[in-house]
Amino acid sequence: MNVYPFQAPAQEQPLPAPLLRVQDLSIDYASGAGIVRATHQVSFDVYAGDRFVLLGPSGCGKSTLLKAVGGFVQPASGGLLLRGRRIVKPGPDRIVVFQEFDQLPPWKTVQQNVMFPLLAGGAKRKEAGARALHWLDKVGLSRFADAYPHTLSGGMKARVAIARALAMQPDILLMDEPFAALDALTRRRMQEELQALWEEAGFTMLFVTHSIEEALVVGNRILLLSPHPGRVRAEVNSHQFGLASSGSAEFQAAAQRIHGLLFGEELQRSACDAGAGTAVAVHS
Ligand SMILES: Nc1ncnc2c1ncn2[C@@H]1O[C@H](COP(=O)(O)OP(=O)(O)OP(=O)(O)O)[C@@H](O)[C@H]1O
Repeated sequence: MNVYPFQAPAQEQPLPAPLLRVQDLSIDYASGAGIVRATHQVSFDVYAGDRFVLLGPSGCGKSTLLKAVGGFVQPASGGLLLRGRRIVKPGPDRIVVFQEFDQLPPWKTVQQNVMFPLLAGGAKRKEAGARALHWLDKVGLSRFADAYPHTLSGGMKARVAIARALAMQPDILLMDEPFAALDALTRRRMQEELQALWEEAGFTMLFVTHSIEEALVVGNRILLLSPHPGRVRAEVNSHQFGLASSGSAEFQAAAQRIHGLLFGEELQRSACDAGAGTAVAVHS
């Protein structure tokens, strides 16, 4: 792998051990037409507190990678380590938030929805209730604790799903295009709220999207994947961007560079043009 720093390197600090290590991960599906390779030898490390984004075109294996981290899909080769332990099955240390918020059981109130996995994990009812209210407050929904999901807007359902996931206090929050089904304004607001929540609660997340803008706003590091089967194209450091900078020339330039890296412009040239402090590692 070649690394292209675009600023004078800061004083070298030894990196801490990664929270999540994905190593040479290849995943196959058996289909009617034979074996489909979804991802090919993908490697990346996620550190505690990262907002790590998997970005790539439809079908490049983003959801498959997330499912593998969740323990729902087994690798054909390579491996995944969480806190140094091999991931072999789902566990409460990795909670997934999907875009289909109708996953919230409609017969349970908002609070009961958040309590449900806590109770299933062995928490006492009183403690689960208090924890649910705490996280509903964090996402601005304490007034809706007794409401039923069908009475909520899409954005509110997204917030319940996030509260439910964070109440479990997972090591890593796995988010699979969680805002993709929302209208543009609500999606933007949810990105903002997620950012504020992250600043307050300091969790680690792995976030899947095919939107370059969303990746730049939500992530501090972005892994770019090639079209099917997904291979690592590059890793981009995007900590300097947020919603406040989304209209800026620097943001637009970064989005353009990422577009070039994703959709096949010559990698070396794009990387060397990156500039503006965005460090780009190009994988060869
Ligand atoms: N259960 C499955 N059985 C067979 N093939 C599958 C299965 N799930 C995914 N695939 C294939 O694996 C590849 C990667 O799919 P995946 O859903 O992970 O991609 P993605 O990048 O998340 O796409 P999108 O952005 O459209 O959701 C695709 O070619 C897809 O058709």
